[in-house]
Amino acid sequence: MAGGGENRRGASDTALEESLLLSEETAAIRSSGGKSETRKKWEKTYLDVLGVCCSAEVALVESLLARLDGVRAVSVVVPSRTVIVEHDPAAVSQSRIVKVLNGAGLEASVRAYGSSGIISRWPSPYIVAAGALLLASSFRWLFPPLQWLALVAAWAGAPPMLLRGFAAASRLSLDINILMLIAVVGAVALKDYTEAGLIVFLFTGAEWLETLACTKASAGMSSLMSMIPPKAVLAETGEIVNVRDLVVGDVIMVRAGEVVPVDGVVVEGQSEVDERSLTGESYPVPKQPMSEVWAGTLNLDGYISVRTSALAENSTVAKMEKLVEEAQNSRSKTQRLIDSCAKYYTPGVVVLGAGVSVLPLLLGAGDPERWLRLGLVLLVSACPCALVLSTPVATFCALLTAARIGILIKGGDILESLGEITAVAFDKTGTITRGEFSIHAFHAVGDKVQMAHLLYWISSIESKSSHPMAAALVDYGHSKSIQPKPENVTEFRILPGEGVHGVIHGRHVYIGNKRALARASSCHTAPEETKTMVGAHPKGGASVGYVICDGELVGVFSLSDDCRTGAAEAIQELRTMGISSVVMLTGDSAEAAMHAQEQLHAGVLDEIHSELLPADKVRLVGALKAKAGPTMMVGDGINDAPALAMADVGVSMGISGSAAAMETSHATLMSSDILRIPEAVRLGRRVRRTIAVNVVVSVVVKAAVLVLALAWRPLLWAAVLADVGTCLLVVLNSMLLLREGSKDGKVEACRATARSLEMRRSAQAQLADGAASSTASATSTNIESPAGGDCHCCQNQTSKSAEHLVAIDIPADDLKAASSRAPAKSGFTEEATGCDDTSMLMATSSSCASQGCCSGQVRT
Ligand SMILES: Nc1ncnc2c1ncn2[C@@H]1O[C@H](COP(=O)(O)OP(=O)(O)OP(=O)(O)O)[C@@H](O)[C@H]1O
Ligand SMILES: [Mg+2]
Ligand SMILES: [Zn+2]
Repeated sequence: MAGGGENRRGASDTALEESLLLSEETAAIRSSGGKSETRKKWEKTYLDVLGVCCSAEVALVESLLARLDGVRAVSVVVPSRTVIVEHDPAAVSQSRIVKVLNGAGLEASVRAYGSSGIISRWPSPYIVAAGALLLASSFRWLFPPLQWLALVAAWAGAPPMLLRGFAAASRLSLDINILMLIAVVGAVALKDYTEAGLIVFLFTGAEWLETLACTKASAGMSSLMSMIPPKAVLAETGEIVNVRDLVVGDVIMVRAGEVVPVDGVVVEGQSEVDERSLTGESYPVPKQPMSEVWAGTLNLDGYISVRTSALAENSTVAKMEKLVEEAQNSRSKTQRLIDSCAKYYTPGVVVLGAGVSVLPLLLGAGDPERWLRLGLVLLVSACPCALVLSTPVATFCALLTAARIGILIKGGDILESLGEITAVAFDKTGTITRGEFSIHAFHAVGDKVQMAHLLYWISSIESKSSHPMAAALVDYGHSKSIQPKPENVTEFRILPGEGVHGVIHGRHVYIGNKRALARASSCHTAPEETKTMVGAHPKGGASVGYVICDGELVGVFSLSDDCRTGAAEAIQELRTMGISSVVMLTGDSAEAAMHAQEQLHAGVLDEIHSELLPADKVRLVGALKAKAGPTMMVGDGINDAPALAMADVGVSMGISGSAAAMETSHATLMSSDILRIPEAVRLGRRVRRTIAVNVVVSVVVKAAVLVLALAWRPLLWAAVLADVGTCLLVVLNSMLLLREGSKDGKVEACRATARSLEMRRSAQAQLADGAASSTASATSTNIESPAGGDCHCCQNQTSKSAEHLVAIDIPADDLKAASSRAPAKSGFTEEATGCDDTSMLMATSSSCASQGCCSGQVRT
């Protein structure tokens, strides 16, 4: 077996093995060849458990499974009736788990790999029998003995309730099944057999309907969970292996139509990949050698071989799954409140019910039957089922919708906070702008250092940095045939808000902005000569960088990047949604910040703060919170991480953004589509509305039944119907959240264009990248976008010589004035103007019209 295969057994590569050991047990299994090692191998089993209705059953499921040896963790997702068990299959098998759950009447079954969940679409025989018998008994006016059939109906439908009730009672807990059973017994005692049958039928029937309604939610969840194929094919040997047994560095093959099984980098071949499962956007993304691919994405055409860059359980999609699971288990503020109320409500009403039916009997008050009925109605109404479900089902559905459109939200709480947002702060580089810099000028200062040396130092040091500017500088080096040697760099340090430092061949080199210049050299302002060197670029708004070697300024360069497609529309949309302040916080220069604002004139920012250190961003987010209320911060860099944590909702951009930002943020945009930001806020608002409606409905209906019972007649069946009916209503109302929000046609058209442009741009950049690194002779490193923007049909980012406002904090009025002076152009018309521009960006030969950007067609 060749290299990759040996690695996989891991015996030879101890360093690799060590790093893997850190990350989980599977490494242990691999190093042992999967045999002799006695360490446990945890596996996750997904079960459909139809009997999970209220949160009352959650505790039951947990206590049943916790008793089993070899079960490490249990999580119950009520809305989709899913139980996720992490267990050691050697100690406790799947079938044993199922048996234990079914012993308590929970109707559990293992979800088949890749199945859409919930299996039984048909009502159980118990329900059918109860229904049929009840129907037959309604003919008792023809033949009176038929009334006994109602009693038989109650008897026939009760077994599942009995099992569950018994399981709950044996844990000394009171659940809805017990309450309903008491009501049935009461009805029988009152000789009202129809009522008894009706209670059983309504209760079990409604539960079934609820399950049916949950099928959709459940399907959404499992589609998220089972995107990854279980097997992978090693490229060199063609051997089929378990995805779990792959190690970092293995090369696997992915053929057309297959799903990529692990995160990695393409080493060979070309194809287009649909990343919809991660980003929520379905369109082909071109891949060639050096491109990153992610597990769970679909290889549309062409053959690629991929060098894995993460273990299966550490892949982005696995992390995503984990987050979604955790999010479903985390409780939101509203839910905690409701749960704590329900804790007192149920026993309270049960005691009241018992009192109402027994006390009048003891005191000899008139009509004991009426009191008994009233007590039973109270008992049945004691189930706060609908109220308890009102929040988790809504957040569950919303989380799924969010995940589907490429927004990963780390909990129900955050979803609710999203709906409260009144202020938004954007980072500039990599958030509002693309983070793909192009270098306008690069000069050596003085004659001490040769250009080639300078470039070699810079690209070696910068290849250790993940800053967007670093990538541009490394590319620039490549274009001048300079190969970076990061291994020669020592004492590498990131200076937040300033730049980077490294020692190469004994020389201390600083690369960064004027702060770095001031720190590293004796000059506190840039010498005049450098100003003429980097000059004023015709496009304006460039950032200037300095290279300082051993305390002396040796190089100066200028670079800039452009706003993302859709950034202006996103800001505009936030405004129309009533977000009171939208601000920009950037570590970059004031000129660069103004350059971004000029491109954004359709979406005016209230404030622009530039040249900020990470701590300044935190301070400003704090100030915004105090001034404008709940604040959202959107950012991508390490320098944004503290501010993201400080904000009420911190949103990190993209899977390619910095890991620190993703870690500290409360939500992550899987794609770089900034238009998802207003969408997320809208979703948050919808969730809040849905929850409010759910709570009101469940409280009002219960209250109405009680009032009716007190004022008029205590109808048992009406109480049961109200209980299960509201549960159903709450579920159905929440399911509306599974639909994506109503789409604004214009925004969608724009997004469609943005997608195709963005995609071609990155394809082009990657091609240029690949070319530069493989031949080291390409002349262009960055693809300049024509006319400072994109296809004019959906973008109005034409470059213009706008006024230079270089104050650090610019009052909103000035900005608005500035933008109103800029020629106004309607957002996105359907004219074909300027479409030729796009053709420059196209990696493939497809014509502009086929992109649908000018004809207004939306690609889906
Ligand atoms: N690796 C680097 N190489 C060169 N200059 C750098 C590097 N990192 C940072 N700088 C300089 O420091 C400045 C501040 O960087 P910082 O990361 O705080 O903000 P930014 O990424 O430019 O902007 P934003 O905060 O909007 O994302 C940059 O504008 C740049 O001039
Ligand atoms: Mg940034
Ligand atoms: Zn209930």
